[in-house]
Amino acid sequence: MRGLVAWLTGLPGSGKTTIANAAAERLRAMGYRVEVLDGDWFRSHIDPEAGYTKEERVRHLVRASWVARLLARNGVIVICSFVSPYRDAREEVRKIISEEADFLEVYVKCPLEECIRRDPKGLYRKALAGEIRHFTGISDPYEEPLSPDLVLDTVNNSVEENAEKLVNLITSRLRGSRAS
Ligand SMILES: Nc1ncnc2c1ncn2[C@@H]1O[C@H](COP(=O)(O)OS(=O)(=O)O)[C@@H](OP(=O)(O)O)[C@H]1O
Ligand SMILES: Nc1ncnc2c1ncn2[C@@H]1O[C@H](COP(=O)(O)OP(=O)(O)O)[C@@H](O)[C@H]1O
Repeated sequence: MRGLVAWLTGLPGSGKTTIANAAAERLRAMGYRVEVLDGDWFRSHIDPEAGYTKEERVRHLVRASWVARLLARNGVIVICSFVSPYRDAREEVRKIISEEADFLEVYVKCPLEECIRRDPKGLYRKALAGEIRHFTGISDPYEEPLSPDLVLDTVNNSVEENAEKLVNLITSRLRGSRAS
């Protein structure tokens, strides 16, 4: 069975990791093989030298795409959660993965003010104090997806509602590609 990659993009604190884990849990309970590739995890275990300039982020995301592609071509459902702030880098990611697996771009949407309010890792506070350079949303850009496969609004919908939407899209896409 050909697998699939759901690529979650959004501001730090928008809810990518939380939704990825909740969706993965649901899919595993349904019997699917699932991996979550999260930016923080990937940076600490696979790409520890990666920084946050555009060039470094693109290199890091290309590496992550190849790992996702290898897993997906072996039938695994891969949920990737990376800030992935640049449109052209996300297009490159899509190109790499689509050669061997289905690809879904998922925009985890949350206004910057709410991300700053949540600030789950205290990084916005530091970035606003000028202590972190190239911080997405504060001193670095975030380019919203123009035509994502799915938008998950994390202000108006709960974690569980968004996880369910993501699971429904993934399973319907898998059914569609098996039928074709
Ligand atoms: N400068 C800067 N900009 C953005 N994010 C930063 C930065 N420094 C550290 N962090 C923390 O690292 C997480 C982003 O890693 P990613 O690999 O997802 O980023 S990227 O896709 O390469 O842009 C991101 O994690 P999430 O909050 O889970 O998105 C941040 O907590
Ligand atoms: N509807 C929601 N969806 C996702 N996260 C939410 C939602 N409402 C509140 N949160 C909270 O927002 C924070 C998002 O953090 P995280 O998932 O690490 O985001 P990201 O991976 O995008 O940086 C968590 O503390 C989570 O509990």
